Amino acid sequence: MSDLQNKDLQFEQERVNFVIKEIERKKQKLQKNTGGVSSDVLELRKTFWEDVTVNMDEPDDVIETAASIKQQAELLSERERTYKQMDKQIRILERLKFSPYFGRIDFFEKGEANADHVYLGIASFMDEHDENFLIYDWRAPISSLYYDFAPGPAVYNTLEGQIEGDMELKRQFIIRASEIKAMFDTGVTIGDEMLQEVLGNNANAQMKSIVATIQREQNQIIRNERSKLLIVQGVAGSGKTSAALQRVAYLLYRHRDTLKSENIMLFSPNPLFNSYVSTVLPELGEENMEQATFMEYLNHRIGKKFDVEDPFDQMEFLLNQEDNQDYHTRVKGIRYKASLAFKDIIDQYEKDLSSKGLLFKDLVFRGEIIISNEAISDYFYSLDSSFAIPNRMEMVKDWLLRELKRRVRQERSKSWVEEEVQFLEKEDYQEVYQELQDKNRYSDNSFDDFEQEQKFLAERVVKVKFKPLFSRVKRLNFIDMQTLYSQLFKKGANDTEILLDDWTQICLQTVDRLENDNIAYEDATPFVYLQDLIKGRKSSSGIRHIFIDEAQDYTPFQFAFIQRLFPYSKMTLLGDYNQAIFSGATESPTVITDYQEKEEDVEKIILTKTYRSTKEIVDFTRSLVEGGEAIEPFNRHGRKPTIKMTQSNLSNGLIQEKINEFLQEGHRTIAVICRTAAESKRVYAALKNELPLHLIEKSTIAYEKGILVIPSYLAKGIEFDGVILYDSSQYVNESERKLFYTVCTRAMHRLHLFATKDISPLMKNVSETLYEIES
Ligand SMILES: Nc1ncnc2c1ncn2[C@@H]1O[C@H](COP(=O)(O)OP(=O)(O)OP(=O)(O)O)[C@@H](O)[C@H]1O
Repeated sequence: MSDLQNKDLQFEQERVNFVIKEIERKKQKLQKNTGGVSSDVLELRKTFWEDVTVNMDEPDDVIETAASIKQQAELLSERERTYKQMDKQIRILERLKFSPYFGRIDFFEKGEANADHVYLGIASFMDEHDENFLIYDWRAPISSLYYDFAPGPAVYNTLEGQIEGDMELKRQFIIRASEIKAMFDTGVTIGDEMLQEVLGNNANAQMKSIVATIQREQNQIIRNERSKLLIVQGVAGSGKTSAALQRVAYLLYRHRDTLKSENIMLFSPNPLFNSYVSTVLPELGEENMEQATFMEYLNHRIGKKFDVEDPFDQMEFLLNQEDNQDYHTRVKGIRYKASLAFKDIIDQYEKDLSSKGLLFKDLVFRGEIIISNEAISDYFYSLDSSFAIPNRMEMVKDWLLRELKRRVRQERSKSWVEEEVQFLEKEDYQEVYQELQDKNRYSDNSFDDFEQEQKFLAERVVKVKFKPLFSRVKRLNFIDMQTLYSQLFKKGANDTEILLDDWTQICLQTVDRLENDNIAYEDATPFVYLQDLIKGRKSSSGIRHIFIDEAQDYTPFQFAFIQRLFPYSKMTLLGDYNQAIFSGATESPTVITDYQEKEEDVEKIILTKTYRSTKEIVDFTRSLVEGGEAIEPFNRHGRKPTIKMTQSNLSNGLIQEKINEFLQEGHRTIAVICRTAAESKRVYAALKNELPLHLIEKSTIAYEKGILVIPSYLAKGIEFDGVILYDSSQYVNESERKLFYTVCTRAMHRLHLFATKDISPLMKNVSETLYEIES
């Protein structure tokens, strides 16, 4: 290190020391205040009822009591909010104390006398007098300079307009436990020493924040404000998920007065992924957004009556059942049901149903049909047909509820009720007695009182029995959705408008499955969509921004459905068509490949640089896919992918040996990726006594560092230090190319392929210089 560099380092360390002292001072002050608020909260909770005037004598007193409780509750929740806020600030200060900032820029604004020294960290921090920023939040407008420019002329946008100037210095720091561990000045080309440092590390069981090294093109995604729909096509490892999470943090900061974490929703590919990304936002001082898999949403909407196939089981079918004679029909069905053309068919179906064809279920009470499906249908079609179906359904519901109430009154005097009254519990009698007393229904005549009591008890018995019917009607479950969806295919089988090979077969297959209360994954979205058209659905207004990760796995139909659910939300879609493993298996359309950008507020950003894997691994993986030459690796080196040919069945000893080799090289997260769940189970069973293994299944919700055995399609979105592909010879069909590419791109530092037969034909275009064959 030169003298100058030494002096710089000393200067910066002194500044770090100073800033940390300030942070500590502020933290102590805040802790003192928090203590006060915390004891306020405790005290308020303890004395809640003492400070409330409770008086229920007169109606006026009741109103006064309610007001007094409300006032006290508001005071308590205001104090609790303040406490939570202060606690959050303390946690941020603790993080800043550990690592106050990661970057510095000196910016000479046009027309100013001096350059501003801007230090960037995960949150803003001001000096003692609250006058100057000692740290700028990475999301502040001026901070974008750090991500968008190298030293030289630079501009940034503020609400007041564009600010021009010259960036004189751009410096990056790695500060840990208050000490500068590394410091890099970047020249005209944006330096990547820091990135080298970060990317060279081991994989984690949890995703990391990339705040210190966000790249310019990623910053365009993070700070995008213009588009209602932002579509990101990014190659494997280009930082799509990372950028999405940073974008959530950015939006929460930028709209902090109006947008809360519960207004943001992330659709993630599997339950495991939720835990994988769960620490990024807290690391940045923000709360996690809402997270769900699309399947969870569908299950919630379809209810428990049906057994709904999930995408993983569908994938297992596609990987295992090629010899099954229904396979090709099903594949065609999957492809068709993914399309907007099928959505149009359902839209047309709904239009037809407006004038005839809706199906209802009888309302049955004690084995007797009390309102027949025909009667419901007649009532429905007697209503003004200019009302939309859901509006008419509401009217039918009101009518049915009235009818049921009438029926309850009639039923009270029936003999079965009298019998049941005799079997009532003592508590029921007591409650009825109390009820009558409250209503002052007792007379002086004990005979009348007995009559009254019997009447009340009978009513009670009947109401309990009718309850399930009432709730069915309230939930509109008098509509026969199952047969209605099925009817589309029964009708469709004879439909000459659908010019699709095997259409009749597809229809038969679908009807057959539905009759067994089973819904295939490709039918789940169309089913819920039709249900929404018939029953009506209020859009979820609380969600203002939707993120869809692994968006290539969503069909155009599914995306149109999501858009309909959240018509007022902005959306960010992140995907990679080369990893469209589900649609790859069936050649179905996906939203990433087939979305027509018609509207002005739709923007598409393409990421071609990849950061996850070493250059050697990327050189190999990119030759697996068409157009792969456009994928740009980051200049980080490692060993070429290795392939080991084995004669017959792959021996457990060989896998064990390879895992040990990876461990010795210092890798901590190693995945043995198998093609299917069954294969994963076999490998796990064979090796679990030899090595500390974790088996990952579709229901696994969290995973730890270590050695994992995982089926191919569950490894999406995640990364490992080393990947061992169990048997690459099994990936033979073109339909598995994307799956093969996806699993190979999970490796950060080492990739090893076993091959029990020949080298996979999918590697036909991979030059032999790009891998090593191990003897
Ligand atoms: N700007 C960056 N600075 C540091 N690390 C980065 C950056 N961008 C991406 N990475 C790292 O690259 C790896 C891949 O990122 P990420 O998982 O977000 O990519 P992806 O595009 O979602 O990948 P895939 O589609 O393959 O699942 C992660 O380890 C991430 O931390």
